[in-house]
Amino acid sequence: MHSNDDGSRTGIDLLFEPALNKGTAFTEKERLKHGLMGLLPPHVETLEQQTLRAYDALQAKDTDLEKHIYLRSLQDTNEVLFYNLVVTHVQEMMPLIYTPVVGAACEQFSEIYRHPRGLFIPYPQRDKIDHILDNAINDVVEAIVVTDGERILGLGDQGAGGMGIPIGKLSLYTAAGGVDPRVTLPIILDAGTNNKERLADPLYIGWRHERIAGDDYFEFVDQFVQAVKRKWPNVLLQFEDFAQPHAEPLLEKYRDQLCTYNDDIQGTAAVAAGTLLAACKIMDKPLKEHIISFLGAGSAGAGIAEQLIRIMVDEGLSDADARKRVFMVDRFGLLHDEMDGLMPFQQKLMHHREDVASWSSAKDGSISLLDVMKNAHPSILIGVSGQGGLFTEDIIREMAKHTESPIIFPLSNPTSRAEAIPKDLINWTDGKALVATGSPFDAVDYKGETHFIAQSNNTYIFPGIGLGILASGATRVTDGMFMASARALGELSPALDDHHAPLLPPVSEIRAVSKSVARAVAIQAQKEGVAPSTSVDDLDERIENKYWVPAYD
Ligand SMILES: O=C([O-])CC(=O)C(=O)O
Ligand SMILES: [Mg+2]
Repeated sequence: MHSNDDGSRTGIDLLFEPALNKGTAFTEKERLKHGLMGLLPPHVETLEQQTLRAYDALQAKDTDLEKHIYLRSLQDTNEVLFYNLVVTHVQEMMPLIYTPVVGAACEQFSEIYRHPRGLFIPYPQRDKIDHILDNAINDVVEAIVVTDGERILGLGDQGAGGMGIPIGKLSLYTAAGGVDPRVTLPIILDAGTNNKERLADPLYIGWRHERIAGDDYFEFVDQFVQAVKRKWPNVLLQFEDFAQPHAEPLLEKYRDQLCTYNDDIQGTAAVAAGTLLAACKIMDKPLKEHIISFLGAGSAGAGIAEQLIRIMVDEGLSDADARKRVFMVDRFGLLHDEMDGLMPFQQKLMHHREDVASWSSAKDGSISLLDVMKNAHPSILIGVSGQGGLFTEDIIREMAKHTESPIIFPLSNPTSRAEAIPKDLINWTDGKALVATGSPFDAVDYKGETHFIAQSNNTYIFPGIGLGILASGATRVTDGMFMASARALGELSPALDDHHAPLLPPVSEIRAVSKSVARAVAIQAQKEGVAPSTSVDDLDERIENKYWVPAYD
């Protein structure tokens, strides 16, 4: 390796170190000092000039996937330049590094693979996890996002290709949450895949084996978590895109053991709650007066439902009365107590079959979302089914018959999995619907009025959660911290001042939003005693000091 006496990289090795590389921005002096003479073209450039070139190069790509590949390569070459490009054009870049394009990138991860990033931990190497963690490029790691690739967005099992998600999420920790990229670490726990296409793909980069299951699976995850605790006892560990049967039990098992959360359960819940709180305020109708229906009763749906129930209880309802106002529908229909196979977290949200006995239902006794619309008259409909197109015209028209302003959130990702497209929802409800989606959609013009579509995606929450935790030194992630993040987000809704504005601030303001969320999260962490207490001024200063901006040292 080319290095100085102090061990720091020099020469060509420095140019291949994305965290340190400045490319053409190395000054004459630096070029001399670090052995770079002749390795770079002579003209010394500024970060702004480099960013212009990178932006032009990006525009020359024909497809979004090619743009994604270009951005990922830039990230693996020069992180400061990558982040400067992303934050300069955040609205344009986010869909390329995150949903929806990251979905395609995960599906084709093996085909588009270029450089290693983060850590791959395959099941056969489960006894060497300590050693693998020692190989992480950075000694100091403060935030990890881990997936096992089993439920990538609404795209199902992508095996090791799921690695695209931790990389994308952590890019937003930095681009939105200002977390120094050098303390972040994406990890894939490769427990195999049951995706036949991937297993049959000669280019598949993962462990070619069907998924391990049951105790073996939970032991594998435990070996990983314990190794993480040994190596980085104070790290923030975010679980992402685990399948429903694992997500909830893992969260319950580890939430009191280390600083950890599940973004699909808790982050999704917080962003949905924050968006709904804004909608309720605008309508001047508290959440407790709404009837809420869900399509999708997995961990994300249940996470949102529980969060909304907590809010209704805060507003004065009893827990039992709040639960009566929530209707969870999955592919077998409304969850009720005569259904088999409900998981414990679903049982808490089911209705009594006899309470809905008078409702029309199919021959097999199942109660559809349409039946729920006809009988319960929900004013809120949330889609977390992971399947495109399930909010059909008849369902939506039925909903609109019984409520003045239907609030409809097709939250599944990527775009192809959205339960409905905003344009249809606005049309079918004669322009009455208040719509927010999980992936980005353009505004809809209907009868001369523009309806802005908020992107109610957990990206408004998790970067701020990360920043708030790291800046405050929180050691646990509590439900209260997510509630605080939701309320902080709801307060930032531009629609509070102008009813025609979108429910959430534009993505272009994501950095300021993340700071506000971080502040609320940190204050709540202190209140609950999971972070050392300081004055709010001190906290603000810590958040500012912690906030990394792309610039060369
Ligand atoms: O990644 C996103 O866009 C939101 C999310 O967590 C998911 O859909 O799993
Ligand atoms: Mg997710």
